[in-house]
Amino acid sequence: MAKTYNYDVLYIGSGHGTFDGAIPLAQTGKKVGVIETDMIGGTCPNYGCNAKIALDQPVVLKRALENLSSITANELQIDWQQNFKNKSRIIDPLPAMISNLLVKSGVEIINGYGKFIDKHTISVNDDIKTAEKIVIATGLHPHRLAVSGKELAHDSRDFMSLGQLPEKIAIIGSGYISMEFATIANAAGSKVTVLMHGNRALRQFYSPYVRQVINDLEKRGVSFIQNANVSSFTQSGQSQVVHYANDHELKVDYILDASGRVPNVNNIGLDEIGVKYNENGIEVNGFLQTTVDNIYASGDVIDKVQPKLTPTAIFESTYLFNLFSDKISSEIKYPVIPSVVFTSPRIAKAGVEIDSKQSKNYEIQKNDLKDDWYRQVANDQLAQNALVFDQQHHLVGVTEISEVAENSVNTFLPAIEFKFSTSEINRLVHLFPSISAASWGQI
Ligand SMILES: Cc1cc2nc3c(=O)[nH]c(=O)nc-3n(C[C@H](O)[C@H](O)[C@H](O)COP(=O)(O)OP(=O)(O)OC[C@H]3O[C@@H](n4cnc5c(N)ncnc54)[C@H](O)[C@@H]3O)c2cc1C
Ligand SMILES: NC(=O)c1ccc[n+]([C@@H]2O[C@H](COP(=O)([O-])OP(=O)(O)OC[C@H]3O[C@@H](n4cnc5c(N)ncnc54)[C@H](O)[C@@H]3O)[C@@H](O)[C@H]2O)c1
Repeated sequence: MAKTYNYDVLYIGSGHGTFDGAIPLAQTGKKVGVIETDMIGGTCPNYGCNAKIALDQPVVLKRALENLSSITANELQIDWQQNFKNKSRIIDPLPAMISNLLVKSGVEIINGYGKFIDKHTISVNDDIKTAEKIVIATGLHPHRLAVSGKELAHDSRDFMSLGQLPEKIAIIGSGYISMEFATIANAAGSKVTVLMHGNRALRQFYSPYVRQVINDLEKRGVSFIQNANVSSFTQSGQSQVVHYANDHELKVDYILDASGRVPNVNNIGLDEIGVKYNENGIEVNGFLQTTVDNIYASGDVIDKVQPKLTPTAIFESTYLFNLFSDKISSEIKYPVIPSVVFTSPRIAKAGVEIDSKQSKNYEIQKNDLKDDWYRQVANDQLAQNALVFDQQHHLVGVTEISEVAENSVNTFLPAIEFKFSTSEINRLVHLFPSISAASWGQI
């Protein structure tokens, strides 16, 4: 007789790596459980994408007004307390909203920390839960610099809980979080210093565009210290001191450690049951199956080449839903996954990169978008893109720097993913005037 379990599928973690798939799966009648030790919905809604973009909104407005300063009056000031309250108004209801969606679909939420006992059994606090299949979707946690005084530093989640904006902020690292938070804090009136690990910020993006973002932030008063080699943090009265580069000191009111994020693979019993992982995450095959056959992984916790972003996590959890409900039986085939850094201007990209090996034999078309009449309406000061075409003139990649780069790049995704021909592109009619019409005018 077949063994019976509490659940058909049990997920550890409740972020996008889980809920986008767990909801439709439960709706098919499967018995689904979700274990969560912290906030329902995980990083993105609560202390990642959504929370950050809410805090960023007045920065967008400030830049838009600045670009039109010749026809508007007065500089826009950001009231941080109100900005924080507005973010809370939008974000605080999300865990209840997502819980409601889960429960209404028939998912059972189990609050607590999940740890494997064997390949079908998880302990949650003092309880035991069994499942035929288990999905590990535990995400990442902030990396903390291993220096003396490290407890004086904060992470991005702490920053987004600040009701008062510190006057002087030191940000360690120059990746996504550093550059986005430097943009927001600078626009809201903080004196920001970015302490770089090497000499390249935002390694994931086209360096001439990154250089322009840095130049712009420098003009606005953000300082960048290359090869900072941070050695310790100390307390000095009400302030903290960052010690770096052989005896240099920087006195600030807040230290944000943005030195990366690491997979949540420890203390969940993976070694005991034989699930293999490494410093980049859990090893999976083309079915997102781990080295133990009934255990899968989804979202940021996977060791993968795709960017660890929300759209990737959604695609994976949806793939697992389709696999578990027998709608598909093939390996996961990732689509083009776009990415964007929400600086001001933004840098967004999708598909083949301009400076990649793959683009060597391709045609690269660089456009100065400022010259486009529609972009002149907003008077964007930094607006350029680079389109990559293959030998058949299919668009295979795009990178853009502009205030609206995320929307512009989104509009190109169907052409890249489905390899639209020139005649197919010519059949498309866009709303006019609109940014997407302006973007497609370049092809
Ligand atoms: C500051 C910041 C800004 C970001 N901005 C963007 C953006 O603009 N766009 C974008 O696409 N991506 C962004 N990201 C990345 C995005 O948030 C992640 O890619 C996404 O949340 C991954 O979802 P996930 O489900 O894999 O992991 P998570 O959302 O991190 O969910 C994992 C969950 O597992 C829980 N958990 C861990 N261990 C256990 C355990 N043992 N038992 C029970 N529960 C456990 C955690 O509490 C967490 O809730 C941002 C990230 C950060 C930190
Ligand atoms: N817009 C978005 O989509 C967005 C925004 C924020 C975060 N995220 C996601 O979250 C992840 C984490 O973001 P992040 O900014 O923490 O990581 P990151 O990998 O983008 O940047 C980490 C930075 O820390 C530096 N660093 C590494 N080791 C260091 C050390 N020992 N000392 C000093 N600096 C060091 C790196 O050089 C790099 O500049 C991203 O990779 C991305 O997946 C996405």
